[in-house]
Amino acid sequence: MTHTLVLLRHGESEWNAKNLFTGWVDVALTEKGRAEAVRGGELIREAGLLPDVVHTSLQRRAINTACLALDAADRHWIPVKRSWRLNERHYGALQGKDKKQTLETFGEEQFMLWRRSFDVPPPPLDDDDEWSQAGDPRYADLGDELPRTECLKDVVVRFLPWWEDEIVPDLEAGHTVLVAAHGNSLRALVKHLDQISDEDIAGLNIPTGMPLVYRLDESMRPTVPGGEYLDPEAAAEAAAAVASQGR
Ligand SMILES: O=C(O)[C@H](O)COP(=O)(O)O
Repeated sequence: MTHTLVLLRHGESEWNAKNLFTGWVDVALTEKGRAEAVRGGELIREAGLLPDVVHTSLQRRAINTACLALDAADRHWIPVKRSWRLNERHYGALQGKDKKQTLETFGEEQFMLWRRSFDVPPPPLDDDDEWSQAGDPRYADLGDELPRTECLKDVVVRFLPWWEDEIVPDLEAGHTVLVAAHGNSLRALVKHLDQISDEDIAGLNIPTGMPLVYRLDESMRPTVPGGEYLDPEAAAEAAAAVASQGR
């Protein structure tokens, strides 16, 4: 018996459209992003992959993508589980900065270290910065755990407890699980599922609004490495666009 897991990165956000590093800043979807979410839900419905439960972050671009996609699949009524552990990577002092300007200022090597290395976080964000999450009531329970910056390794560390304790039990119960999250929180999960090396994960980009389906065996290993995008051509094109951001 296989388990079915559907991953969905949120649709285009207002800051994706402006080419700004976003991280934990809680920006809205654009019209295009909303349409991508609806299309994602239609693809899920057409493939007969009706989710029984959805896991999302605490950020509106993922929450609203889940709502729009599930509505399009007529599954708007299923249970929702939310956690900060599914949030986008905290982008530290880069939050609110233009990706192209950052590349021009710091150069290709530093830009790519911050953006795609496994274990080099950007400089931390000051608590009094306008894009800080210190004092945001939704993170009040985190206390000292509230990140001020994160690398992908940090995201793996905070995502995996949610995977083990919340998502795996839902899969083992026979539920089709939708995870509506973010580019880098999904990269963290895919790294774990496909056991991608710390070096190779740099080359993996997840496009907005494109459902990615994993069938998992008893040991929660993918039966098809890398999973399967429901619209592979569009996903490949959109992933290439993510890869070239800032250029
Ligand atoms: O937080 C962001 O800026 C994006 O959601 C992900 O950005 P990246 O593809 O540059 O890591």
